[in-house]
Formats: sequence, C-alpha cells, structure tokens
Amino acid sequence: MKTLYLIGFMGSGKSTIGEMLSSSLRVSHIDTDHMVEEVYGQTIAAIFQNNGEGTFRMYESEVLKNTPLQNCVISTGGGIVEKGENVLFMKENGVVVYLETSFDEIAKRLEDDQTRPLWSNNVQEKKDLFIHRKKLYEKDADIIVHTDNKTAIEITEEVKALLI
Ligand SMILES: Nc1ncnc2c1ncn2[C@@H]1O[C@H](COP(=O)(O)OP(=O)(O)O)[C@@H](O)[C@H]1O
Ligand SMILES: O=C(O)C1=C[C@@H](OP(=O)(O)O)[C@@H](O)[C@H](O)C1
Ligand SMILES: [Mg+2]
Repeated sequence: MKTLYLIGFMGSGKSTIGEMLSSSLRVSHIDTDHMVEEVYGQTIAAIFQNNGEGTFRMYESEVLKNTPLQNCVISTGGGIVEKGENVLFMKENGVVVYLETSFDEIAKRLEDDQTRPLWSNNVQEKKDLFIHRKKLYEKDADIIVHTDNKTAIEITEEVKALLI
C-alpha cells in the first residue's frame, strides 16, 4: 500500500483518524508532531516558544522526509502544506487525504485546547489562517472527506471506502 498522508486544519482529526485508520488497515502510523517531539526532545509548544515557528517548520519537514513510503498512515500537522517541498514529497510518494472540517466545528473541538500555539491566537487571526489553509488543502488533496457531525469511526470507514 502506498503511504496515506492526512492533511487538514488543527482539530480536523488527523491524529485521531490516523491512529484508527492505520490499525484498521494493519499498517504503521506516524504522527509528525509526535515524531518532532520525540526526535527534538521538546513539546511543540516549547519549540514555538524557544526556537520559533520557523524552526518547528524545519523540524517538521525533516521528519516528513524520513517517513516510510509504503504501508504507513501519516498524520501531519495542520501547517505541513505551508511548504511546497512537503506537498511535492507527499504528492510524489503517496495519497493525500484532506479531512475537511468547518471552522465552527473545530472551535467546538478545540475549545479548551492549550497545546496548539497557533490556536491561542485571536479569533480573527485563526479565521484568516483557516481561509488561507483551506485553499492549500483543497489544491493539494487527492481525496476529500467531510468530517462535521461524523464520528471518528464513520470517517475512518469513509476514507477506507474511497481508497478501494
Ligand atoms: N469526528 C470527530 N468528532 C468529534 N471530535 C473529534 C473528531 N475527530 C477528532 N475529534 C476530537 O477533536 C480534537 C482534535 O483531534 P485531533 O485528532 O488531535 O486533530 P488534529 O490532529 O487534526 O489536530 C480531539 O479532542 C479529538 O478527540
Ligand atoms: O496548523 C499548524 O500550523 C499546526 C498544527 C499542529 O498540529 P495539528 O494540526 O495536529 O493540531 C502542530 O503541528 C503545530 O501546533 C502547528
Ligand atoms: Mg494532530
């Protein structure tokens, strides 16, 4: 199986669905955020605070480049599409699945979240980022799955059905 790359905004469910989908497909799962934290020995929040977003983006690209090209589901971070080299890598090597979620639904899911530095920005900044990113996700996706009002199990089954 070619590797699947899950893309989408913060809170769209990439980490959750990636885990479920990989076990359902019996392939391995890598979450680039978890990998960055493991390899570089700091939480994402600490990297943003101590080294800045630019350094995080460098780490994220480095981790992505070292993921398997076969038999793997990769949960990316919401900003992976900000770098053209990341998009080229994913498009060349696997299938890009966009988990599409409305801003209102994301706001509900991440209401109390303190772990995502860019989610602590003000509402207008978050809405602007959402609009900017949505265009990138739509342009880069091979497959789009809407996630509002669906359970993680339903979304996992939908992705699987679209792969056949
Ligand atoms: N389909 C869903 N419906 C409701 N809540 C969800 C769904 N998918 C994920 N969540 C919740 O939303 C939050 C963010 O999910 P997560 O998988 O971390 O998203 P991402 O990795 O895209 O940022 C978590 O609390 C998760 O449990
Ligand atoms: O959208 C972004 O720029 C980010 C999304 C986060 O991942 P999730 O999309 O899994 O929340 C994480 O990579 C970091 O906080 C930056
Ligand atoms: Mg995640």
